[in-house]
Amino acid sequence: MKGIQDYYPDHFAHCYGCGRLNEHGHQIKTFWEGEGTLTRFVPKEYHTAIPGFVYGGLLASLIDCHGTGSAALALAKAQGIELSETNAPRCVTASLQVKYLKPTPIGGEIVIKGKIKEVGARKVIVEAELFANGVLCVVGEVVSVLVPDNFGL
Ligand SMILES: CCCCCCCCCCCCCCCC(=O)SCCNC(=O)CCNC(=O)[C@H](O)C(C)(C)COP(=O)(O)OP(=O)(O)OC[C@H]1O[C@@H](n2cnc3c(N)ncnc32)[C@H](O)[C@@H]1OP(=O)(O)O
Repeated sequence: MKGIQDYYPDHFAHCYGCGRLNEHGHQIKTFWEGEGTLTRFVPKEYHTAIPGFVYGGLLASLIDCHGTGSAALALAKAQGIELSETNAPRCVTASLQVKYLKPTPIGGEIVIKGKIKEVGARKVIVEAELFANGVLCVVGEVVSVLVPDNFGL
């Protein structure tokens, strides 16, 4: 099954967290699940913070790209865009907030669930909950903005 990231235009598909064309990156995939969004990821042993637990920077990165992916899904839905080939809207992160509630164990699948809190013409706010073995370990909020034509200039 394709994630929203499979529909990004090629020149927007190199992100370390979610770019399908970045062979060194995490290549996460984000989908609708009911009214919410879903991303799954299995950390490797080398993603260690304290032995046995996942590095927090990786968890922030997963929430970041889950947020931009969820934002793209929400914008596509709000704007009536039928996803095909590489026509997905592309967002960048304006703000990322992360709270680590519990250490996140390595050794299983991480599930990130997203809730679309606000959708505007360009800005989307997504709340994220990150679970390991069914236990809520991290929560976050991502403000994403549709990439402006003059991005980085
Ligand atoms: C030919 C090939 C060329 C390719 C070339 C492009 C490549 C594109 C690749 C993308 C790849 C993605 C990668 C994935 C995720 C990352 O990792 S992205 C990397 C980290 N993020 C960044 O580098 C973003 C840096 N920041 C920026 O570029 C600009 O500040 C932004 C975020 C685009 C916003 O600038 P802007 O479009 O001028 O926004 P602006 O109109 O002022 O505000 C729009 C709305 O956002 C809100 N907002 C703006 N900033 C913030 C903020 N920091 N906090 C909260 N709200 C904010 C505003 O209040 C406003 O809200 P509303 O009034 O609509 O309610």
